[in-house]
Amino acid sequence: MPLIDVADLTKVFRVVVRQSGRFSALRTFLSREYRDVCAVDHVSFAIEAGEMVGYLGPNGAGKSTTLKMLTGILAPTSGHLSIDGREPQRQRIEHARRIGVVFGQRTQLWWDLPVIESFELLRYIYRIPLERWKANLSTFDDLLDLGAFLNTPVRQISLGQRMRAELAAALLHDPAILFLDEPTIGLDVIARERIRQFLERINHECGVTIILTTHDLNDIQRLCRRVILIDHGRVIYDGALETLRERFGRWRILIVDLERDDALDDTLEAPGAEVIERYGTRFRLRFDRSATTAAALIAYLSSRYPIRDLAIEEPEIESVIRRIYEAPEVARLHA
Ligand SMILES: Nc1ncnc2c1ncn2[C@@H]1O[C@H](COP(=O)(O)OP(=O)(O)OP(=O)(O)O)[C@@H](O)[C@H]1O
Repeated sequence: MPLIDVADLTKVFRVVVRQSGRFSALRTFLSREYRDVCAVDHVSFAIEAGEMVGYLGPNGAGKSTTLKMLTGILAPTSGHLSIDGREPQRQRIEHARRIGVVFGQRTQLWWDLPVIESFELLRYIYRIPLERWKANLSTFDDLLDLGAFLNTPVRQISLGQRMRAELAAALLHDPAILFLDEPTIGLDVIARERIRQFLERINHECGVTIILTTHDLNDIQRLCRRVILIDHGRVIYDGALETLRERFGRWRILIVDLERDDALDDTLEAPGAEVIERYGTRFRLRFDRSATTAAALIAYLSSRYPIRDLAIEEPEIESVIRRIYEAPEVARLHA
């Protein structure tokens, strides 16, 4: 049985329809018309122990709502949810002992207390044996360099330091699963990298299963072999990041530098490719790799134009994903 087993998970929010026009607030209050918003719509997936999975989607896709159900904060409207053999909402306390949670936008630390005191409170809350707590703290200190700000109140530390403290706080009680919602949001490049290295280690070396949502696709490229994409509350892709690239990354970019542009009347002609940008003698051509090959294109171009240099670009995963969401066939990809 998978560690996390989700079948037809659905969450419907009932929201009040706001009236517009004069006295709208009063009319909204009196009429109480409701509308249902299906934030998570029959989502199913299974995650094995030790996996690190990226849970992606555009704004409002239903990522946070799914995570809230997985962590036991929200009750599902319908569907089946089992984590480590438990139902998160119904067995909240036992469930909380097995999971760690970091919501990048919120803190689980006590704002006015020095960081170390939050860690001590967590020791009592989770009843972590003292020796275990000390050992974990020392490991996290090595990996996250917490020493410099352990005695500083949370409100005075930087965002990067806070995220490091949040991660340590979420893991002090040795959870089997870590849920992360935007763990690198707002951080600079160095701070992001440090968090990524840490997540890699606790996944590889400690076997912690990790599910993370992020808007930073570098996080995903670096950390997750598997991604689940959701849109309008529904899973539209679940599989390897590489396959996602293959399946959606049809386009390639060929950059062509000509010796001089006097050989050209107007634009570069290349069957199966289109010029998408031009700066003087440099052209960016886009081609569909299912329609032609880079070799054929290069052979054609070099027989006609004085070429100085050529380069092929892989499409960025960002643009791959953007295209997924723009594609009309998205609904048909429902996996
Ligand atoms: N408590 C709530 N009451 C009513 N509607 C809600 C509530 N929480 C979320 N929604 C709606 O459910 C949908 C999914 O929201 P959710 O926050 O899960 O998306 P998300 O993928 O996490 O988005 P983002 O990336 O912007 O955080 C949205 O339409 C949102 O407006």
